[in-house]
Amino acid sequence: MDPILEIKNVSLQFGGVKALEDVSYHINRGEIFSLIGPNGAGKTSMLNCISGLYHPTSGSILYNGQEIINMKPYNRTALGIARAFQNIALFAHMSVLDNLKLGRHSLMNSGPLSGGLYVGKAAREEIEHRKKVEEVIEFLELQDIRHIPVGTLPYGLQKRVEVGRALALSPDLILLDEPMAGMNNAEKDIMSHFILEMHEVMDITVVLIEHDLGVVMNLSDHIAVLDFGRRIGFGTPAEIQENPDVIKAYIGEETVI
Ligand SMILES: Nc1ncnc2c1ncn2[C@@H]1O[C@H](COP(=O)(O)OP(=O)(O)OP(=O)(O)O)[C@@H](O)[C@H]1O
Repeated sequence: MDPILEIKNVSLQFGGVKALEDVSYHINRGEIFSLIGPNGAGKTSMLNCISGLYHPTSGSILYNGQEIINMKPYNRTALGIARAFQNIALFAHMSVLDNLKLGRHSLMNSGPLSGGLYVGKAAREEIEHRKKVEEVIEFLELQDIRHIPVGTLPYGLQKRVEVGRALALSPDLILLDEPMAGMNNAEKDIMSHFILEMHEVMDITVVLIEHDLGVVMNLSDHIAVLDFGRRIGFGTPAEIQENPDVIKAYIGEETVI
């Protein structure tokens, strides 16, 4: 076991709502890990705690053994944690290329002023920046749409660019919040292929929130199941499929696991 992320007894409360209650699990380096659970179970809240948008009421989050619970989101990005959002967080009027370049902005050290003063350093950074963005464009097969405004693209492609924005940050750990929501089966197959490639070719650890349990069972090495903010299952897809608490939680949704 080589955990990249350890979630220890994390709780999160909004007034009277316990979004997360004493949740613990770990994610191994290089695996595809899924977080599943019925609507309102606390999945997005958990990703928000990992990326730093929410601050847990109690508990601990270790990334490569380092406590990150009090760290600002941009510092977590610099450590190698990137996030693609459920509701696409792109600039609709800007091109695919510009959105990906902007995605990397937080990693740039030389701002506009230093860019003017230290041409060499800024120029080197710009070259590195472009190289990474071109790599992502090639990897996600976005070449033909690189100059098209994101807002005019079909939804499935916008989701792919949203994943690309996170990938452009060169993460070690990528958090994907429902990257296949609203997609047809063919589009889901394409996204599944990219997720597998991220894991196999780029060696990125993937955390996936996904409602399509077929996709989850096919892709995941391990799964954690949340229900009403509590962890009710944690294990391999085969273990999760046989977990009576998980089956019970999903019967309410008329879903066959
Ligand atoms: N910012 C917030 N303020 C108040 N309550 C919140 C906030 N964010 C989440 N919650 C509550 O926390 C609980 C868990 O919500 P969360 O969005 O994490 O669930 P989820 O499993 O991602 O759901 P879904 O599958 O529908 O996206 C819900 O009761 C939700 O209303």
